[in-house]
Amino acid sequence: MDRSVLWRPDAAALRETALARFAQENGFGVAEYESLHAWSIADPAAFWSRLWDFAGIKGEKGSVALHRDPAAWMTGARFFPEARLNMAENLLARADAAQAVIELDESGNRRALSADQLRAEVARVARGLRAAGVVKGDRVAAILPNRIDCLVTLLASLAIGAVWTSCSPDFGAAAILDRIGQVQPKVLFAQTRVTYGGKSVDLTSRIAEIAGQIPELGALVLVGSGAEAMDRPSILWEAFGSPGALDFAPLAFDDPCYILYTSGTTGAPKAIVHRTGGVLLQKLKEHLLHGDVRPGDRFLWYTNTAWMMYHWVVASMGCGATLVLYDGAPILKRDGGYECGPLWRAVEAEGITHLGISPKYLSTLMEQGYRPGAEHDLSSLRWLMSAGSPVSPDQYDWIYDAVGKHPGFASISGGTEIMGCFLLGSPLHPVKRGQLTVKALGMAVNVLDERGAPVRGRPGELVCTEPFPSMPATFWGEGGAARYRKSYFADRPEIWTHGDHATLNIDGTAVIHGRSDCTLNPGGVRIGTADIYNVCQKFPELTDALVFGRAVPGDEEIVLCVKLAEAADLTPDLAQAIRSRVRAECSPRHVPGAIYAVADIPMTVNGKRVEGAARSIVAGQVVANLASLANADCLAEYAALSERTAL
Ligand SMILES: CC(=O)CC(=O)O
Repeated sequence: MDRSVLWRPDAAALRETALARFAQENGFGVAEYESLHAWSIADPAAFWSRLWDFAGIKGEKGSVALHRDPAAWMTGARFFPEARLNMAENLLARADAAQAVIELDESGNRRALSADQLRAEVARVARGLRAAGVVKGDRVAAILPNRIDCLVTLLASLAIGAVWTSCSPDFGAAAILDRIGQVQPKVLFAQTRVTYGGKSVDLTSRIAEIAGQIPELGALVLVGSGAEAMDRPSILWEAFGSPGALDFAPLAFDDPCYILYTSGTTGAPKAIVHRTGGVLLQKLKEHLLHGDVRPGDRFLWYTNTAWMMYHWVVASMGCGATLVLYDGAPILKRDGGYECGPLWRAVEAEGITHLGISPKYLSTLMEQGYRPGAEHDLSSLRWLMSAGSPVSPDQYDWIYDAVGKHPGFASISGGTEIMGCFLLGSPLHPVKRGQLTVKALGMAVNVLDERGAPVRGRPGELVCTEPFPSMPATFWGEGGAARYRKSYFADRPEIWTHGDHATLNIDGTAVIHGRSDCTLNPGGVRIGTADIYNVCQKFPELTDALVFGRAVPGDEEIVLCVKLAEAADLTPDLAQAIRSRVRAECSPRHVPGAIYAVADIPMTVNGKRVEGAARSIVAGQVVANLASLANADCLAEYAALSERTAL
């Protein structure tokens, strides 16, 4: 495996990082990350307590950092049981005085609020929530695009101790009701008209349908216009609440703050309840130490308001960064072609220091031959980051060729369930081609083989063996605690099994190969899907691909479905070229047994490939959670796949 170094931290800059300071304050040199990490998981009470102080958390820490329950090593652990704090207070305390938040959209509009203006907005809406009868622990829901108003609903809810939950406006009514319908919100904030990719969509009837099916709803607040067309009582955003003081409810560390959703293979999406202190501490650690976020930085992560990356980037305010929100498509269709510039224009115009994107976005830029570094002045950019799925080695090369040599790059990996990451970047480490940089501090990450033995340099199951503060409090609803334990601790009691197939390397870097429930098993050898995607990406004839296993007598064959570029054909020569390259760059075991051209690849609403849905439907099984797919219709083609002749 080629792990060539693509970037190294500058020696002087390295000493200025918070991670270097934190290491030194705790007795470790800047080159002793492995020891620092070992300490952080060997003595989690000391590590998280030092982190609380280092991050300057406002609130009462209490005298106990970690209460352990030997009978329930992970699920019974309680961090800071005596603490009192408020997340909104902590995020707003360090908000940039001049420009706390900037909102940009695909039409080129811009709006910015100072810290005082943002606080005033949060105070107004918090007062509105209180007047609507919302008390600590009540749920407040949002179906809003990534604009300042959405941020205000989040901060106002957290300020009064309510639990904030959201769905992106592009979800259908059934998908939204499957999610926020579960948690009975008292107030719903929604926008009735949204614009994406140049198309303006009227959501009035969708919002009315959703509101009508939540019996507990006390108030529907409409952002923008639309109240007149709504066939149920609603209040306009501007009229909600009243100016006044901003008070913060002191909360226990484990009091809930957010509910997020992930869809499993059966039943309704899991409604994951997250802990106030755990989320705050975890995210501040990730931004301060791993992301090197400093006061005055500007952070834009391209996300909708429901993906965990939204909550993640919002927390960068707590390090003094200006939050830059972007509403719209990151790549626009113009004059029969693609306009790839919006996010890079934002970097240049706003002096963005941290930009978050996804591998899918990188693939499109690469396909388009776009070179952001040649088109824009990106000198402000210190860190480019990516999440959502594995970043291929070629994409690492592309970044250091087409974006520039100067930014650090971090492919980060974790999940909605932990509101954080197991693997992160580091301002103290080189960036190596195709590798996630380090195990996150405080996270006892390991990879276990089929025997349950920890392994290095070989793929296995990604686990976490020690408690961490951002473990979910529970799943919402009856039997939630049992469902939570079953989801992550059924395979290994009191060891978190995340469901990722990964390799930890001896140099401390890591690779994620894909979801372990989608791991391929031809001839009994476990293979990650990412390796095959990395090869497919090199073919200009392919715009996307999907890989899954199909049972054949006594074995499993690898099925590769390819989405072809315009004017491309899946010819025997192309199929042969794909197979040869997979054999050469991966192994003979990776070579697909069957290759099909398909019209579309099933994706979640958050843009992740859904291999499991294709695998199930090809096997004649029922596909659960169709509502979580952005393009469930495309599965009809997969249902008939086995009747076609494959190449
Ligand atoms: C950080 C992540 O890994 C986010 C995700 O689950 O998509």
